[in-house]
Amino acid sequence: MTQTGGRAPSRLRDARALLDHGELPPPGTIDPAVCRSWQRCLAAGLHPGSAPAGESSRLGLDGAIDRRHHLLRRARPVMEYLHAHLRDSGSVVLLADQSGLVIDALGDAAFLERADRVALRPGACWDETARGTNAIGTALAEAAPVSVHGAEHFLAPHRFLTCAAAPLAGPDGTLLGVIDISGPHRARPPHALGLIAAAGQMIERALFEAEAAGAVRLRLHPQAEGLGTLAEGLVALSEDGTVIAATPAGRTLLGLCCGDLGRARIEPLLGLPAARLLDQAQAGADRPLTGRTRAGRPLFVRVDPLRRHAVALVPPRPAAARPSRPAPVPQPVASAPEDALAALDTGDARMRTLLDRARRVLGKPIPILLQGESGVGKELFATAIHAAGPRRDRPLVAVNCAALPEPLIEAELFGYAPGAFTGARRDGAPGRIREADGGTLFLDEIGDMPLSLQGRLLRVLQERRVVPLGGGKPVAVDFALIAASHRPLKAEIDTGRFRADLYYRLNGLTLTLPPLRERGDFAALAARLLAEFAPGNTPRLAPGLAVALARYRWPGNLRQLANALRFACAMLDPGETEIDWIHLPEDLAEDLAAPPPPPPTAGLDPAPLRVAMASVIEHTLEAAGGNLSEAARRLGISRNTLYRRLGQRRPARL
Ligand SMILES: Nc1ncnc2c1ncn2[C@@H]1O[C@H](COP(=O)(O)OP(=O)(O)OP(=O)(O)O)[C@@H](O)[C@H]1O
Repeated sequence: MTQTGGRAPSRLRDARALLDHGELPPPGTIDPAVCRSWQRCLAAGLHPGSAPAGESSRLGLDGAIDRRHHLLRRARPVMEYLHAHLRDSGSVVLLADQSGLVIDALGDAAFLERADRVALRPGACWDETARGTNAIGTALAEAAPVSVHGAEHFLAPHRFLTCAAAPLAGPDGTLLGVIDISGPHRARPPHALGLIAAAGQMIERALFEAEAAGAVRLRLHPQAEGLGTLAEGLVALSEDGTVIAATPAGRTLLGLCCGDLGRARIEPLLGLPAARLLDQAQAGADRPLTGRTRAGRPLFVRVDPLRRHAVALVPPRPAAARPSRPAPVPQPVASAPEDALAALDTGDARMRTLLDRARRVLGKPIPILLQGESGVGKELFATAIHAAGPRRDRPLVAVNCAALPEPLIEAELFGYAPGAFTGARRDGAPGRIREADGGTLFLDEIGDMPLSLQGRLLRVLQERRVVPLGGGKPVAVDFALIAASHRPLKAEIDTGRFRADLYYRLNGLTLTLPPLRERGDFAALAARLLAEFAPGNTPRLAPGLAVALARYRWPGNLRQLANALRFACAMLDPGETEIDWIHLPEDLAEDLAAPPPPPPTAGLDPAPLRVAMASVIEHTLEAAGGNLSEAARRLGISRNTLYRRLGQRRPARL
């Protein structure tokens, strides 16, 4: 990390004079990172008087937004938080991709206008070769947080700016982009570099939390007290103890480089057996373990309890009784890349993990429980599991337990003997469970099954025999079982609405499908649906609308998205190829136009940034000798804002 603030302005003036003649200042005159950047700029043939370049086309910007949709989603709440706190300093908060192309901006309207004149806005590329030394481009080139102030900018038109930026790496170590604060150099927010570095860490943690949700996750720090703070390193392990993902802090603590991810084993890095870490994850124990780095330094480790959907690591034993009649022998599934499950992979990391887990139990007697909000695609997922498995040529029998009137469920599921009840068919009915023999039984909305029937279903699942209503001999059945519910069944047990023994019979592998707002593949999903609804002449989303849709909370999930896009396709005039606001269902357009909920959004803990902000204010106040007006001036915020931050009421007179 570099800090340029302490260097005398006269030294910088002298250094600039040399630069104007194509020469570099002597070492130690200016910040080393800035000096290296000037050197790169000169080597690239730039001159301080050169005109800035690097504008992207609308199409290029849309493509970058699509590609970095996942990053945008995780970065937005942090950007909004930074913006809310720096509002009075006249700064803009920018997000750029790994090429330096700005893909999102939030800022003070007056400064945005000024910033626009130097292309500090989405669609402009700020890599060093296009715009000389600047925080975005230099942070990318240095792969470290940097601040670039006033005349440290290489090109003359940028010298009115002060900027700080931090690079953002994904959990697999890939450089994804940069977060930046830029403003007029006279209102330089102190500690901007520390703030932006903390903001960058928050985004990297949010990316990690989202992408490594199903893995065994470790939190590391050299001191036990450091666990749970922004300074801890995060590491994800596969079931065999391989390090598959890590935040930059996690990699540093373990002494790994990006290329080691997916290869390095945790045991020699931490001096702790992988099995012990996995046990700890399954037991949900909170006590930190003490490991040792390869260099022999102690490292405290807290293992996150495994999420429910990660139970596949230790699948329970299959159902006890074997069918008395030989079942059609399930064939091993060729793990063809293009199976029915692969069709559901549109690029979301969490979905990919779930699909992979589902694939591993295909053909095995392990019941699958699908959980997730309404409309996330549980039924579609169940259909794909069946179609990808060895029973694909046998029936898939779906029963919606919420849609059947209670008195009929029993007959529908278990069948009935001839004349079992008034209105019954003369020759009886086999029931849905027997219809699924040899294939897959899909019990949708199982959480809505009346308690009185849950015991009977449990018996069938244990014994794999059905006794029809009204008597008759038990009939052996063999089926793969998939159940689904939007109700969290674990919680339903606590409220007494669901039998615990049935739950444990159903959840051999629980897969919790993510809500649409948490998926990172919005653009791909939307494109796929549009292609489905308008094959041949597939429309695209207008760029502004695409961004608004991607940020929407989608309470109805994929069902709502599919309906909205189907409607929009129908609203297009012949020959029209772009879907815009006017094509949307009215209620959705109204929702989209409503102001966003206040940041930060769910899943992201703003506490570390709040602490960083409080510490910045505290230091500035101290440096200003307790003078609030002076502190506000130095912070580049209004006195009112400072009072708000301090939680004080404004005195009658200053
Ligand atoms: N991967 C997908 N790609 C495209 N469309 C999808 C996808 N998943 C779901 N959908 C759309 O969302 C609709 C709802 O999906 P589905 O019925 O599988 O959800 P669900 O989670 O079972 O909902 P509920 O809990 O309300 O029963 C589908 O009809 C389909 O239009």
